[in-house]
Amino acid sequence: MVAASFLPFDEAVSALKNDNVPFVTSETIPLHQAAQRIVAADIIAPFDVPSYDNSSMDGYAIRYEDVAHCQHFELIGNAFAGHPFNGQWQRGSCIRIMTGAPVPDGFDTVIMQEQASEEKTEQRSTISFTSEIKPFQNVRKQGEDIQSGTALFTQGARLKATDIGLLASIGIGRVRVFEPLKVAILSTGDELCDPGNIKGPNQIYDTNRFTIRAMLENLAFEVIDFGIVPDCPDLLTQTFSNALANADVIISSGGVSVGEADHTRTILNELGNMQFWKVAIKPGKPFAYGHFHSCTSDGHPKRFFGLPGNPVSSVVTLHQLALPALRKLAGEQVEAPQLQYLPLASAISKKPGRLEFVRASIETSSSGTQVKPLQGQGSGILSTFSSSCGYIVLEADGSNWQENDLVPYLPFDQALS
Ligand SMILES: Nc1nc2c(c(=O)[nH]1)N[C@H]1C(S)=C(S)[C@@H](COP(=O)(O)OP(=O)(O)OC[C@H]3O[C@@H](n4cnc5c(N)ncnc54)[C@H](O)[C@@H]3O)O[C@H]1N2
Ligand code: MOO
Repeated sequence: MVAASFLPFDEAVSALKNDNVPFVTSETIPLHQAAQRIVAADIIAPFDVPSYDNSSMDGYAIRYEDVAHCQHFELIGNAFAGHPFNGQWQRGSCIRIMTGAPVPDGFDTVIMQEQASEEKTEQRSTISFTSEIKPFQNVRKQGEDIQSGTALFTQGARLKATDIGLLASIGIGRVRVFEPLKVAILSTGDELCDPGNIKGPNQIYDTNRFTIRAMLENLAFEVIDFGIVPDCPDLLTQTFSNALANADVIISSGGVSVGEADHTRTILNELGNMQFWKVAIKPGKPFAYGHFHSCTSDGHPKRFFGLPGNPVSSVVTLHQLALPALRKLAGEQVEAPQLQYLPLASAISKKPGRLEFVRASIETSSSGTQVKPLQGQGSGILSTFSSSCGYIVLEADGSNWQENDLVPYLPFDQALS
């Protein structure tokens, strides 16, 4: 059994969700800088896209009603993308048309040129068609992509790369988005050395700050890096105070457990209040969350997320606990993650008590798709993250799962990409 002082994972998630409201104000930025940013005001399509019927093939535009009466269509003009045909036409006329060109008024069907043959005399050209013609084929209808008045994005949506193109298609050059949340990061520990330097015999390289920074920057947070802070209470207090002067949130890693050099929680209790400490998950149980006395300009207490020092524990707690809260602070409407249910590729067991996040890969064979727990699940083994693509999520109370049992699987998202 897990000690009563451990918060169940779901309760920690709800507490973080309920406690965090958007902190940030909005700004208007050029469209090309808006990928991964959060929309601050609904975006409504001002017109249809496409805004006129146009051809999806290089070929010939006709009127479908003429097909029943006409074997040879008279070629009377051309329509190019950007250069419509505006001439007169009559029954049996056809227009040479290029992909993207407006389908002339009155015309409704396009035949690709590979299904057409041309007969030319000095006076005229006629076109006959070699395949069955379906009404309205090869015409991209006005509004088939976006209809005027549609809410394309509502406040709180995160813009993907393809969304940027969609906004371009309605002529938007600047977008109102929330300002990035300012997040200070720091690593604690006398043993840590920054990569790029020669480490001492009893040192290890600081990996956590680099993973944390990359995950935050993948989601367009503004990261302010306060580096490595030794296990010294005065230096930690000074660094936290500097970070609070510059950021809305502090994320530290290390020093949240029960060791004699674990000062982070003591300092949080001096500069603010612990909201909760210790969650019934593996890895990551000593995760800590708190409020500082220092407030944002709107009077919200600045937030503290204390990640455990073990490299995998810091990733899992950032990903599963801190990030949903940070996204909400940044103005995003956050959806609960969608679990998939997949058969296990090999049996797995654990001690009951903590919900476990097991790094896993997907295996597909002739007998189907299975999810495979990877060897090397220790909380210091970062390399399994590189070969995994999601977590198997093992419920707290369970202990044994057999091959082919259906288990919940959570694919990694853009934070871990
Ligand atoms: N007596 C107990 N000891 C521990 C417990 C416990 O319940 N009772 N919990 C263990 C668990 S679980 C975890 S997780 C760790 C978390 O401890 P801390 O958050 O205090 O982290 P540290 O002690 O500072 O470091 C733990 C481990 O991780 C390495 N580390 C720290 N920072 C980094 C970094 N930036 N980059 C790479 N590696 C880092 C550090 O060297 C340690 O090996 O506590 C257990 N102990
Ligand atoms: O919770 Mo610790 O993160 O199991 O290694």
